[in-house]
Amino acid sequence: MNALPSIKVAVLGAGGRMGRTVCDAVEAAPGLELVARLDHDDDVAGAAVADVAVDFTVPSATEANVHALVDLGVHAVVGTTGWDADSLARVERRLATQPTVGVLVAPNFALGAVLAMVFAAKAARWFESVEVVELHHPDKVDAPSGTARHTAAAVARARRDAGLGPGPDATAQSLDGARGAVVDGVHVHAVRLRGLVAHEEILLGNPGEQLTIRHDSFDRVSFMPGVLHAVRTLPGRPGLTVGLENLLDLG
Ligand SMILES: NC(=O)C1=CN([C@@H]2O[C@H](COP(=O)(O)OP(=O)(O)OC[C@H]3O[C@@H](n4cnc5c(N)ncnc54)[C@H](O)[C@@H]3O)[C@@H](O)[C@H]2O)C=CC1
Ligand SMILES: O=C(O)C1=N[C@H](C(=O)O)C[C@H](O)C1
Repeated sequence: MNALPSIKVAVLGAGGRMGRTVCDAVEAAPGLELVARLDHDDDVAGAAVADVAVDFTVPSATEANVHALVDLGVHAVVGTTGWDADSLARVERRLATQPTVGVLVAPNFALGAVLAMVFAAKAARWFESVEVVELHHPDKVDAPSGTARHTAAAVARARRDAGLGPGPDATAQSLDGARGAVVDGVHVHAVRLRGLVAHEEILLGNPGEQLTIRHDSFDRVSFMPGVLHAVRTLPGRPGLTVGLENLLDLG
């Protein structure tokens, strides 16, 4: 009996912290074959030999990479942050020219981080106050994190759907930044500290009680099961998907 052909994988940003970890994970994964390691000075066309490309590059480069991958007919699993509604809409339009190609943009591939966000969105309508704190290593170039933005957006959506307004806040006088950034009405605070990897807390408050949902990535291997699951799933899922939660059958 013939074994199924392996899925050929290219990694963009292969020299970076996440890219190196992804290359190791793909090489160790049954049914996957690492066929290209590309970084800053390489032409994205080098990914044409792959079925799926994984992009962990920089916010300023990822959208152009994804457009090039779509044009090559290569599925794209994208972990790089920096996406917004406009850049996602541009990719969706590009995908219309390649109806069999799939793109997943996911700000976090750690299963626990995705679940923390889903749980927070479920809980959000039952609390007066919700704020998000993200804590990362100080080499991170963007703030707040893509995960915190995605979490805040999901929390805000859940509160809007439940007819809730903004959380209570009597602040009338403050230093710039003291209340964090505001994403869809939800306050998001970013900590950068040597020794950290990637951490997030969603704080939910009611009179007399607090629920804290916390996730910690202590090592970049935490992202690998989600990345490998996406690489295996995406070839059967054309079009644009935003968020790994959509590939986890969470009901
Ligand atoms: N979705 C997720 O689960 C996770 C997402 N991230 C995100 O992934 C991105 C990368 O993070 P790190 O690996 O920590 O960064 P890093 O700075 O260690 O690596 C980025 C790599 O991309 C390369 N690069 C820059 N421009 C490029 C281009 N045009 N084409 C190909 N390669 C290019 C750089 O030379 C570098 O090797 C960040 O946006 C980060 O927020 C990080 C961890 C988990
Ligand atoms: O830069 C990082 O390290 C991380 N980036 C992603 C984000 O911005 O959410 C995911 C994770 O938090 C690690």
